[in-house]
Amino acid sequence: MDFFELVTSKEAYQIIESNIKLNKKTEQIRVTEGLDRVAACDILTAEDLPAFTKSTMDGYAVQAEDTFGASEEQPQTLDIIGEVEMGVKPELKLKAGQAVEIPTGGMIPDGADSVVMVEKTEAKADEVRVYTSVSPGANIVQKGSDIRQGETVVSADHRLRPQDVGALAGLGIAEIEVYKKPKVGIISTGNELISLDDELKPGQTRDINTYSLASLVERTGAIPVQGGIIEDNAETLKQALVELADEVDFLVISGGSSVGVKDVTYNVLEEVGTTDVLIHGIAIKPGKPTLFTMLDDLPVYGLPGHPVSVMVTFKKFVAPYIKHQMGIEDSPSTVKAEFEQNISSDPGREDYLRVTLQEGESGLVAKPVRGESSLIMTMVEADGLVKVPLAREGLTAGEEVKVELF
Ligand SMILES: Nc1nc2c(c(=O)[nH]1)N[C@H]1C(S)=C(S)[C@@H](COP(=O)(O)OP(=O)(O)OC[C@H]3O[C@@H](n4cnc5c(N)ncnc54)[C@H](O)[C@@H]3O)O[C@H]1N2
Ligand code: MOO
Repeated sequence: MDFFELVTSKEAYQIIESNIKLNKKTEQIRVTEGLDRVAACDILTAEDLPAFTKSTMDGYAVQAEDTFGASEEQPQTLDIIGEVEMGVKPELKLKAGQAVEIPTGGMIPDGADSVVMVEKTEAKADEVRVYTSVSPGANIVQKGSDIRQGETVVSADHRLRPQDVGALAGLGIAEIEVYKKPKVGIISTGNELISLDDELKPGQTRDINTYSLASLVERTGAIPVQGGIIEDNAETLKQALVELADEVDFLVISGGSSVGVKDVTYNVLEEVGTTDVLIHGIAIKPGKPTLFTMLDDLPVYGLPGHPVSVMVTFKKFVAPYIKHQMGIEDSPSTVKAEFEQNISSDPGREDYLRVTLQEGESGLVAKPVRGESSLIMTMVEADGLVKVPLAREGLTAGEEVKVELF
């Protein structure tokens, strides 16, 4: 007899997707906080970059025509009429036969159309000999040649990288509109659980899941909100859940999702949820006793308490939707590897194997880490997960697998 009504992971995704409302909230933030945030709209520049035409070399600003025919043997001599200072608009106006000393990044004075590198010149008092011919525009970067006023710096839905933050800041765009980070409530249930700083008594277990889940939430880019440890009591859990529900966009309960007498999560979700319990078991290993319901617009998950199961189910069934609300596609980084040994798995359940990766003779080799889903060290030792699909009864030594890296 099975107390669960197992759905496949594919069915679970369909159920979750058809119930979670995509509601990407936005907020204005300082560009300095923008790394890894996703632009909620196209961001346009009101300035040109560079904001003025500048020299890309140390040398002399000249009129190119004055240098035509100049060579090592036959230099052209020009009058130095002054010097450009960095960060200052030159008030000089250059005429034919004249040159102005200019540093890299200096503003090109009116009348000049090119720069001769200092190495190709020789200055004596207020004259400079030019030993090369330059064409108009040589060693100059034009105003707006990086980006012009009114153009798009980054498009909507783009996740900001360091270069994007630099470009926006360089254009004086101090405030940007991005998708808001969802808040994810985390409740750990279990009479046996104690907090990190409590003294461990016989029979008690230190809380792991609050901390691994909060770290996973941060990894997705969202904000963890800790609901603490709640005893295995329906009333207490209900109260904690309802309190937290008001301030979060997702709610995750760890533990109590199975069918023991003290496993109250199902009953609480059934009572509190505004839909039925929509998922009551998924055909995966680890993670079978996974629960899902909605409380109005709030997705509420009951994840299995074993420390491996809670992490795997979070990564598979919670993280992608949190990312979605932030405009981020869930694309875990993966590598291909050769599976090291034959391994069997239950048909009818999708299996997530923890594996280590080692450099082999012809590429990476994935080796399974043996051990139950109750053992957190199997995750600590592992480098990633390998999926054994529902229809397969195992993997064979030498076959190519895709490893989802942690
Ligand atoms: N008769 C059955 N028993 C179990 C089944 C089943 O199908 N039939 N499924 C097993 C599977 S698979 C899993 S996974 C667990 C999930 O159980 P619960 O979600 O009810 O989790 P708990 O019973 O609360 O805890 C299980 C285990 O994990 C420890 N735990 C829980 N929370 C934490 C935490 N925050 N930090 C560290 N460790 C935690 C807890 O102490 C237990 O040892 O059910 C199986 N049973
Ligand atoms: O889901 Mo249990 O996670 O198979 O250990």
